[in-house]
Amino acid sequence: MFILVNLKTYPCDPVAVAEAVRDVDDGSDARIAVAPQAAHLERVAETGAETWAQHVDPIDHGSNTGHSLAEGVVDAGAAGTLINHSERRLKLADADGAVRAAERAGLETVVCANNPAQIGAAAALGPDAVAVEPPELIGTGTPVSQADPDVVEDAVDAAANVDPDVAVLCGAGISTGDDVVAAADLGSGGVLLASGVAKADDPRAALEELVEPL
Ligand SMILES: O=C[C@H](O)COP(=O)(O)O
Repeated sequence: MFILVNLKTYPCDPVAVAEAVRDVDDGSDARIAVAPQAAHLERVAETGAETWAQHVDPIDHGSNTGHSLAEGVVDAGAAGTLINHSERRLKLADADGAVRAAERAGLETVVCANNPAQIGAAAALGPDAVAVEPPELIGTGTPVSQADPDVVEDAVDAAANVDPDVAVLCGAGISTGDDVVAAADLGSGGVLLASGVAKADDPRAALEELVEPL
């Protein structure tokens, strides 16, 4: 299972979380990566943890003030990027452009979508993976695998209908090892989570608990 920990803009210590991600990843069968704020990418990548950007823009080198260039996040140490997160939504044409920019720079891609109907469109952009996240469950602590398991199963089917090679992650409310196992049982190849680790009193313990049943 791929566990992608998005730190959003939570006031956690990104380097301490990244060190925990690195160590728990080393000691488990799971693949764990961390997506810090852009300003923290370099310090996080220096820990040796697999580091992802939270967003890249559909741009190339040039006159793009305030944008996030895919090559720039690679220079900072990122190996992959989220695209079209529910909190950083893009028009379809811009999501397509962001996937192309990420490919150009050599970044792995996860395109997010709110529901199974959008997952088909996300998968058609040709990313490495898609992630289904019902926005109303984000940050609630109620896992999508429990609140609405059909969302995960339907997303897996929708992606497979477009391209069986596109992996499907699920996210929103995931915070325990049981949640990760439930996601896997529904056909998900990984989970996208944030508050369960970034807002935990002890992020390292939260990560250890996530992978314990795997
Ligand atoms: O990127 C992560 C998702 O938005 C899920 O957030 P959450 O784990 O806090 O529900």
